[in-house]
Amino acid sequence: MTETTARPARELKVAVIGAHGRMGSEAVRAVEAAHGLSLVAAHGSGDDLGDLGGADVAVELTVPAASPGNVAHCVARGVHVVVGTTGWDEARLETLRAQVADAPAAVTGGAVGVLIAPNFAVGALLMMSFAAKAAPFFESVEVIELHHPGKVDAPSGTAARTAAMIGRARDEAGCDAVPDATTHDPDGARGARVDGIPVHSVRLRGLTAHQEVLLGNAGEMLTLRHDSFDRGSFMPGVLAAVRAVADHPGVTVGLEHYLGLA
Ligand SMILES: NC(=O)C1=CN([C@@H]2O[C@H](COP(=O)(O)OP(=O)(O)OC[C@H]3O[C@@H](n4cnc5c(N)ncnc54)[C@H](OP(=O)(O)O)[C@@H]3O)[C@@H](O)[C@H]2O)C=CC1
Ligand SMILES: O=C(O)C1=N[C@H](C(=O)O)C[C@H](O)C1
Repeated sequence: MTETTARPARELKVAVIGAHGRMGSEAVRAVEAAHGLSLVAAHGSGDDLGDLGGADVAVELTVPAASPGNVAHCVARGVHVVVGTTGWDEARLETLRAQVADAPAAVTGGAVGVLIAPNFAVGALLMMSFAAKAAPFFESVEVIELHHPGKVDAPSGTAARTAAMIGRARDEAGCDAVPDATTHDPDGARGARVDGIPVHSVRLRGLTAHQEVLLGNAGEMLTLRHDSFDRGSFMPGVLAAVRAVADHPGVTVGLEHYLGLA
């Protein structure tokens, strides 16, 4: 019998941007502990990103104001990027697609890949997908997102994406607008409207990241709820994205596209 020795693939070199934040520090620990990955840079605010420590892949977990600049820096150097930071509206995505189209070849070979991931938790991805599937079957849909009070953006990226997915599913199915007789709301008590869907943001000490989608018909209600009780819930998704991003050239929105959940 011939004995074969499997040659280990080269370790993937990973930089974390926003490394001292709540998510970034968790991502640093996850990358350090992961088989086949090696942490080559951990950048905080004010650090010069430079050559990102020679990274193949950068994980970007900062703030909406800084994220587009950081991602552009990586793309211009052929470094793949996994982005968890929120605030990626259609205008920002358009600019990013143009930057990626003009980018040099990736340091790993082939074309650069960027993943914009509003949520890395598998349960949240499923909740969003179930909500989009259910939404055309109900007259009313509202999204309630609940987070820790240190969160700087509202509504959450997950809620905005959920509302967009629900809005698209309802448009495609020819649904009417959600019913709402409100004509007087001086304090904005009915929440924000994202793609026609009311979205409500709660900030409460003790919470991490939670979302409910309420779907109503006459005489019935379906509630879909997801809870991230700690940031460890995001790390399997972060690591899966780091390992897969080089195989997905161009800009992808939503980790579900890497996991076969789309
Ligand atoms: N996709 C997902 O599953 C998840 C996404 N998020 C998102 O990730 C982002 C980060 O969240 P969170 O970790 O809680 O936030 P934090 O405020 O804890 O961390 C943000 C970090 O980014 C740093 N920072 C700011 N600007 C820059 C810059 N230009 N370059 C490098 N670092 C910078 C900050 O440093 P300093 O404090 O020195 O300014 C801070 O350490 C948010 O947009 C959040 O919504 C969060 C959880 C899950
Ligand atoms: O800031 C957070 O904490 C989170 N941000 C992301 C969002 O805005 O959707 C993902 C998750 O909800 C946690």
